[in-house]
Amino acid sequence: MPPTDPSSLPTSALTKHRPIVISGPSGAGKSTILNRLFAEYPNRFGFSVSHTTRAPRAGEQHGREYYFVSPEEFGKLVQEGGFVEHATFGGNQYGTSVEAVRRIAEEGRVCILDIEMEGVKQVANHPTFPRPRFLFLSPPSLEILEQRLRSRATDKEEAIQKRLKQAKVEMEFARSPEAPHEKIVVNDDLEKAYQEVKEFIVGKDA
Ligand SMILES: Nc1ncnc2c1ncn2[C@@H]1O[C@H](COP(=O)(O)OP(=O)(O)OP(=O)(O)O)[C@@H](O)[C@H]1O
Repeated sequence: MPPTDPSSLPTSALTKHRPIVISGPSGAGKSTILNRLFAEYPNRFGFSVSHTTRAPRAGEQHGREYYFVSPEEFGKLVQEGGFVEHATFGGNQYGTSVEAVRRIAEEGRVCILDIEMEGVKQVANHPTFPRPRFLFLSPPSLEILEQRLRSRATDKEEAIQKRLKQAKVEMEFARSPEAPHEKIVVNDDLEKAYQEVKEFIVGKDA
């Protein structure tokens, strides 16, 4: 039999619309930049719906804010390699499932995964999940990050100190050889940082 022409094989939605992992310290400006990108390209991107073992809050719907599952169901998915990344916060488990990310790609959208450092490592080391693209958004310095966190005024002093400590760890990791990031954008001037992120995500001619 002649060898199969690779171009005739069906392309997985996840390799055609490769998800983008964006990470960076809390306060680096991820939401600011992503909100602007989504406003400029309303139909191009999607966020996957995560799984959690926490109870739904008033008004939350299964499959909209989260997939609300039991610890047993969550554990089963972990065993099966069903999560691209998962973690425990405040006694509850949270995870991004392969299926949820695939669903976005199958709609023809690029899934944006806004995840923290441990999650980034898990995605990068997942045995079967097709490799996404990795972008790190960095503040210009810890001093400026501290100023921004203070002027954002969403955190108490203790939380700000915790975020700064974690930011240091994340910035060291991002610059280390084992980090998977293809690009580090320094969010000094917002306009410049936005253009760099946009170019990485949608390309030059978009
Ligand atoms: N280039 C910039 N110059 C000045 N301020 C900025 C810049 N980029 C973002 N900010 C401000 O810094 C603060 C933190 O930004 P943002 O909330 O987008 O960070 P984040 O990375 O999404 O944080 P978290 O992970 O905690 O959600 C906001 O008040 C935002 O307006």
